[in-house]
Amino acid sequence: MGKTDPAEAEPLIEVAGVEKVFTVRRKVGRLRRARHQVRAVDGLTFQVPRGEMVGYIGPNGAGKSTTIKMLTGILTPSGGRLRVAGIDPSPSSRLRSNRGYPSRERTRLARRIGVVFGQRTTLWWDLPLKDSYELVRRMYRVPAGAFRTNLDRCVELLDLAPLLDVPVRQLSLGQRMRGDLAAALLHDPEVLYLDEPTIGLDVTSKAKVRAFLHEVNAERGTTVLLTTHDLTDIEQLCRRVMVIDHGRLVFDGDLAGLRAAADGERLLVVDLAAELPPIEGVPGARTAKVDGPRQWLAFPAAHSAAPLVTAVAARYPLVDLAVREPDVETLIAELYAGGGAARVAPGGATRPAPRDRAVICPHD
Ligand SMILES: Nc1ncnc2c1ncn2[C@@H]1O[C@H](COP(=O)(O)OP(=O)(O)OP(=O)(O)O)[C@@H](O)[C@H]1O
Repeated sequence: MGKTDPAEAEPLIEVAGVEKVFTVRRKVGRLRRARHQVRAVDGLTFQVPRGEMVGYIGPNGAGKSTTIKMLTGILTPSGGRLRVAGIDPSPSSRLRSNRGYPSRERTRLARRIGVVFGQRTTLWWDLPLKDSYELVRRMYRVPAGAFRTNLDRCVELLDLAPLLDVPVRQLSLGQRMRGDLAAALLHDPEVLYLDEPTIGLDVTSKAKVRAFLHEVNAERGTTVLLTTHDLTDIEQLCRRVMVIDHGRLVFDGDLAGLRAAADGERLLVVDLAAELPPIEGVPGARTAKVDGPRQWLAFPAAHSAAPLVTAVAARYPLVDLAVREPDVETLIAELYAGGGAARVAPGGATRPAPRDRAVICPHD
């Protein structure tokens, strides 16, 4: 598949005023149960152009997985309009096959999307990895030539050759995730939904997964919607980040804009050659913590760490360093604490503010 110029393309994913309400039964008193409604997604509107890689972040229970499940057709929205590659992922029951099989629309959509849920596998537990891929080939009716090319590329980029004969249940979490990523791409989908693809992975596995996603997006022009709690995923992969909270979009822009809106801090962690008094005289930074030869310097999240590193290295015996991002929950708490003027939401519609706040779109 050739790379498409995102500028020329119409939105591949369109979400307009989408809602999802779950009805749950909760215990009231000792014996009674009452129906209760959970508004998981609440008037969500956004568009993703073809070829874009977008981070989709928010605190636990914000509505991220529910959004992805609606975009894949696993869940039907309670209201609003969804289109993926021009297809409604959840056509009305009138269009579904009366024998319970997916409608032709859903089959058509399944051929154009790939999904990876970090906490679950789509691979066959007892089969060697390569047999799972063969089953995927048959399910999606991938032509032999395309299958070979896609598999060879995934095996190369994800370092899968030593794992192809290993049953999935014997794979480590990181190996299984690489296996799942390959399985999701064998039928050459235009859109890839990733729900926490780096969760629980060690640093090396995370780096492999990120490098692979970067390559797939650049090489094939695959559109990627990525949910994660790891801001480094966003920093390394996505030029755009959408923040959802209580089912509503509260930010849509780049990571620098999010940091600026949140008005929070990042940490430069430095390992010195010896235990020294707190670092002083580094403009724009304050020493937040000292533990032996390791010191933590807090600096405004929207600023670059480079001048700090230069200033520290010029005056102190620097051995190692790392930049720590705040976690998603902290960033969003800071986003609320930081204030912000009412803006117009993506798509042009003025929307009510979540918890008295409006969508912050730095690029509007
Ligand atoms: N099948 C369901 N039935 C009832 N409530 C549900 C169901 N699925 C999700 N919810 C509720 O909807 C809200 C959004 O859940 P969702 O799983 O989409 O959040 P999330 O942003 O993906 O969270 P996390 O980061 O923890 O995975 C939560 O309050 C959750 O409890």
